[in-house]
Amino acid sequence: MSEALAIDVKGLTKSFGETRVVDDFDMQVPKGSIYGFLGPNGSGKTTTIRMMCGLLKPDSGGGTALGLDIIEESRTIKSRVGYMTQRFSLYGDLTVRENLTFMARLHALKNPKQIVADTLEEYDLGPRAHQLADTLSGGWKQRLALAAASMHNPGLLLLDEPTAGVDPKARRDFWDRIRGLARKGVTVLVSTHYMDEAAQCDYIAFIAYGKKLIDAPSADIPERVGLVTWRIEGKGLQPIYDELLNAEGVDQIARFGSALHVSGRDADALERTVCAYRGREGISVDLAKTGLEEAFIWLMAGSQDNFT
Ligand SMILES: Nc1ncnc2c1ncn2[C@@H]1O[C@H](COP(=O)(O)OP(=O)(O)OP(=O)(O)O)[C@@H](O)[C@H]1O
Repeated sequence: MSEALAIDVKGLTKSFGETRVVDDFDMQVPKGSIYGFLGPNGSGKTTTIRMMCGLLKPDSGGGTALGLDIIEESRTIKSRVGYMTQRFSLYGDLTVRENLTFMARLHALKNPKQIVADTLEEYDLGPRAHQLADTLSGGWKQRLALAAASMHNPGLLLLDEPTAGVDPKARRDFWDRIRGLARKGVTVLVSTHYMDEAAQCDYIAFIAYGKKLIDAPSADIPERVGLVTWRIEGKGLQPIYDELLNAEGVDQIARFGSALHVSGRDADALERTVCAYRGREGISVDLAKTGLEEAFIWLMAGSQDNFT
């Protein structure tokens, strides 16, 4: 196994009852990277991540996480994983300090008092140390959850839709901290449905029904999907939208404020179709860069067509 890999697994397979939820899954995750997992609900993202980190035993396949065997050495891996679930999983009727002290004891940290003090300072939680966790705002709850998940210096951090329901500033602060942890060598695995979270990831794996459809640096995803996108902007776009729905070369239309992003794989046919609207009063038609959002709408629609 390469020293540079935090996770190196092959052939992971898992069924629950008769249903195969993860099928022959290979993955390599570079150390210190932020890796996003996207895909439809129930497509096996959480199950895959849990297997890769020794939290769940695969039916077949195997590999290493942090250089340790995910089956034979799962206990040791678990002690080096920080897990932040979508639901606030700390104790609402304990204070911020009590929650951190509890986690420090759970991880049997040496010198817990000092570590709690350091964590309160690092996460700017000092002024709220005596506040009950339940009374914190959403953003502060997320910050406390991240502090609790990372106070034992995990090598791997698992985040499940970490900023769902959190305001934009708190999201930005949160992701600044995550990037700081990654710079220190922590490998971060994020399961998400949110495009702004996906855009923060260095790499993205798109999973549909237990199979990996795409696994690439996030900047390369739009190109990999092979869509060309045009932007049509102006007032009164609804009739144009309706006409484009079944027009030649158009595979997908997405609304972005007062614009339509019209995408397709046949670049020439699409250009002929959209350029017919050039010159209409108040309407502009320009070639645009296909973004992550269009790429995922496309992947999501394709995976549902193929698997449902
Ligand atoms: N312990 C379990 N026992 C039985 N079925 C399970 C168990 N864990 C997960 N499943 C099922 O496996 C499938 C995949 O679940 P998983 O949570 O891995 O998907 P996901 O992609 O993370 O979904 P979501 O985006 O909704 O969080 C789902 O159909 C789920 O109901």
